[in-house]
Amino acid sequence: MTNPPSEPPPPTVDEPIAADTLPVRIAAAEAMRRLNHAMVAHETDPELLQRIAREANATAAIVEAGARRQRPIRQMKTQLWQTTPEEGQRLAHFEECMVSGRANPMGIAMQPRRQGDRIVADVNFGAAFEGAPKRAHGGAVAAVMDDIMGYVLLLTATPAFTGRLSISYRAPTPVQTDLVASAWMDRRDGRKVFLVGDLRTAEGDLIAEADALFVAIPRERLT
Ligand SMILES: CCCCCCCC(=O)SCCNC(=O)CCNC(=O)[C@H](O)C(C)(C)COP(=O)(O)OP(=O)(O)OC[C@H]1O[C@@H](n2cnc3c(N)ncnc32)[C@H](O)[C@@H]1OP(=O)(O)O
Repeated sequence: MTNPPSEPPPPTVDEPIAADTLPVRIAAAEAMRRLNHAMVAHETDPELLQRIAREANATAAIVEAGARRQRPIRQMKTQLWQTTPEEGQRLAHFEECMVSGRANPMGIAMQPRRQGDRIVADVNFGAAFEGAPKRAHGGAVAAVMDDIMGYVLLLTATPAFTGRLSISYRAPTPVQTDLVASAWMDRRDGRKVFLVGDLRTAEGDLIAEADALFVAIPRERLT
């Protein structure tokens, strides 16, 4: 007995998002994030929820039939560390990042920029990031602080991974509210890079403080 011929594996695309498709990927991701937060924040008829499930599953099946995408490591190994961000420049280490990527359909979509020797970011936790009632989930706050600290490394072209991250939650983090995250380098000791940061309301009131140890990695070890 012979086995039936198996389906050929789908091809894999190992390229960053092409510049000409980035705007539509961002637009689709924005629309999906809006829907995600709307579903959590609003009453919805069961019929509409059934329609959402049907249409989302049908759309997912079409998307899944396309070539698989794989994030290319060479972009992180090389391009990311080659130029120092300019003052005020909007930053994105990759557009599908779950914290700061505009093209991630379930991300936080934080918007970081350089401000002197700091990174500053506008962040607004949508309804789907709620943990305790009316408060953003503490893990989402930690993710924001981890990611914004990563951007500080771009200022000194230092590839590094988070070794330790500590968060002090000083006040509730409101959802659906414009907030400001900041991070900067405290000191460096060989490969150990010590970073600090905070999350504040738009009025400047402290919400959370963060400190972290990032361990610098030679580029050839980035895998
Ligand atoms: C622009 C980019 C944005 C990126 C933002 C997002 C950042 C992330 O989320 S990164 C992902 C999360 N982190 C990870 O996946 C890291 C996982 N861990 C690892 O890969 C390794 O353990 C790693 C790289 C941290 C350290 O490994 P290694 O290179 O072998 O370090 P090693 O030689 O053991 O230690 C070097 C020094 O750092 C210290 N160290 C290493 N790891 C830690 C740790 N986890 N905690 C405290 N200290 C540590 C060691 O004690 C040593 O100190 P000393 O020189 O004084 O003896």
